[in-house]
Amino acid sequence: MPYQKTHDKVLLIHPKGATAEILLFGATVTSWKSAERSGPREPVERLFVSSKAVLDGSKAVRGGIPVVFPCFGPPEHPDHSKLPQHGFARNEFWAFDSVVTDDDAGVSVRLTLQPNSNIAKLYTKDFQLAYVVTLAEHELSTDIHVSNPSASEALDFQALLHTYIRAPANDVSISPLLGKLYIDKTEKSLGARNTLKEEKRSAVDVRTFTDSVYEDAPPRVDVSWPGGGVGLKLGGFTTLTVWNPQAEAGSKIGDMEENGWERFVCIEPGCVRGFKQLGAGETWIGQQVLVVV
Ligand SMILES: O=P(O)(O)OC[C@H]1O[C@H](O)[C@H](O)[C@@H](O)[C@@H]1O
Repeated sequence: MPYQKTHDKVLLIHPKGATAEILLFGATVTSWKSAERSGPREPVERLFVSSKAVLDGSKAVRGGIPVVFPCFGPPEHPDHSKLPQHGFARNEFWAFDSVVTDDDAGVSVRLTLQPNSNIAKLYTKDFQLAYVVTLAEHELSTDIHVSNPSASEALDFQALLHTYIRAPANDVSISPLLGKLYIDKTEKSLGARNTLKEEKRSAVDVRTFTDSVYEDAPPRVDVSWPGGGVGLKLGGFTTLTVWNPQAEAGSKIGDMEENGWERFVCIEPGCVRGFKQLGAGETWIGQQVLVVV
């Protein structure tokens, strides 16, 4: 059986040993284990989940790959005014829809989220989300599909995959971001936060508190460290956020494990500068493929 489903999660199992676990709560991928391409065949955990993460559906998961929709950060659009930080998608139970593919190359499942009575209290726009998660021997693809089922109204949204890559944070290099413009959300004043900076580093590190939203996401980003690395191939996304709170901000996060910021870097493909607008009946797809390097 290439996948197992329980009341609260879906486990994908690749014949060569890789596995992935998806909580129906938030459609949050909470584990991706894949072996190195050469050397030991033992699958290795590639995502970080805080040991203090709450996994019972009462709070967004601190780690894995939370899905952010329809706003990133505090709401700014009038349609989003009642929403919490990062919207509602990471706080809702998604439905298991179907198995998309199941062959030697990989196993793929589809989860969906539609308006419900919970969401309607906070958000009245019509929308449909589908999330397709595909596990291959050395890759994990996570594709978010946003559809606007309305016959007449446009849908304005932001979307982002908040990917917590398990990595020795103080040793990572992230590239290629040289020359890209970014917003630095660690700046104290609003003026400084709203001023674009130019990335001067060919290899970006997160040794200090980092919360940078790059415009113009590259088609591939590599996170490497001595002895390891993960690549991200991106399609459809326009921005790339790099986040590591370090002790400065991490020590204030209630569900962060002790010194947890030393064990991950968040690489977050998204569409979070301004709003993406979908016309009536349109669909947008954002694709992330995590690759063992
Ligand atoms: O604590 P959360 O709501 O999960 O947000 C965690 C972080 O998410 C993103 O990376 C944002 O850029 C950060 O500003 C934010 O602090």
